[in-house]
Amino acid sequence: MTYENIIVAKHGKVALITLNRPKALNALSPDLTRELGEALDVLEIDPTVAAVVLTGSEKAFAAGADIKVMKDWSYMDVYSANFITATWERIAKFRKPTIAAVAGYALGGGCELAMMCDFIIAADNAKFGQPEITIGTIPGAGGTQRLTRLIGKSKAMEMVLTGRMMDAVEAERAGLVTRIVPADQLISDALKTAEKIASMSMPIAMMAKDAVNRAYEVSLSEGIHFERRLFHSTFATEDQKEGMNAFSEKRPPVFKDK
Ligand SMILES: CC(C)(O)CC(=O)SCCNC(=O)CCNC(=O)[C@H](O)C(C)(C)COP(=O)(O)OP(=O)(O)OC[C@H]1O[C@@H](n2cnc3c(N)ncnc32)[C@H](O)[C@@H]1OP(=O)(O)O
Repeated sequence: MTYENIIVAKHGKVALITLNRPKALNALSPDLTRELGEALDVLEIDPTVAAVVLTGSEKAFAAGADIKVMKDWSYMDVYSANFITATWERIAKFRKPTIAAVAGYALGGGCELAMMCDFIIAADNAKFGQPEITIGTIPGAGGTQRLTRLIGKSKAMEMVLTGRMMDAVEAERAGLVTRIVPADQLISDALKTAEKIASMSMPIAMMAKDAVNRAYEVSLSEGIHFERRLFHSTFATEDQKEGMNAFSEKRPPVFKDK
């Protein structure tokens, strides 16, 4: 499928989605987020895709929701359309592993979109922020919740109340990003990481993702119960047999995603 605001390319079992509105710093217009949702719908059921990398340009991952489009919307416009979570949450609900490869600005909805991915790899020029307060609103796509869980209340509160941006080094120290790489190596590093994940058994990787994500939703005992049930389920797969037999036979496993 072709899209106007995003580019989807396959690299083996990894799909690379590039946000492609460079002149507007990848401002997240309704058309862009609709296309992103449509692409994810296709990729989720594509058995040849095992992981997704989401990226933007070297200057901006995404500078947030499109302010020029939304500035005159009324309460009823945003309420009726359930702006903004409805379409954007699609990536948070995506069942296969996702990596945000962030260079440049990840602001407002851009930061929120990156946080909806499973983890973030940052270029050394990355800048994260929730500047909504500077334009008279607040984060509306999970920023107050996900940022707080990832970096703690003090830092999240300061960023949300002042609109201050965090550079890559601070973001890594705070736990927002998994690691920093030179900007010119961002895509290759993210693809390599995604390919590593894609070399595992896809259903097992999906279960692992599901289990980690559950930690954000339930109590420790419920989470451990959920994890144990999924762990038990892995023994119903051919890939668990293959993985453990391959270990015993001192050979690399050949997973069949079954
Ligand atoms: C999702 C919610 C609900 O949480 C809400 C949001 O996301 S609200 C949006 C939050 N984001 C922001 O407030 C960031 C807005 N952008 C900026 O502050 C600056 O553009 C910058 C600091 C990221 C970069 O500054 P600079 O290098 O000086 O470039 P600009 O000339 O400002 O921008 C270039 C070009 O892009 C357009 N642009 C940038 N961001 C947006 C945006 N969020 N919406 C729409 N358009 C955006 C900017 O207007 C420029 O275009 P032209 O005016 O030159 O055509």
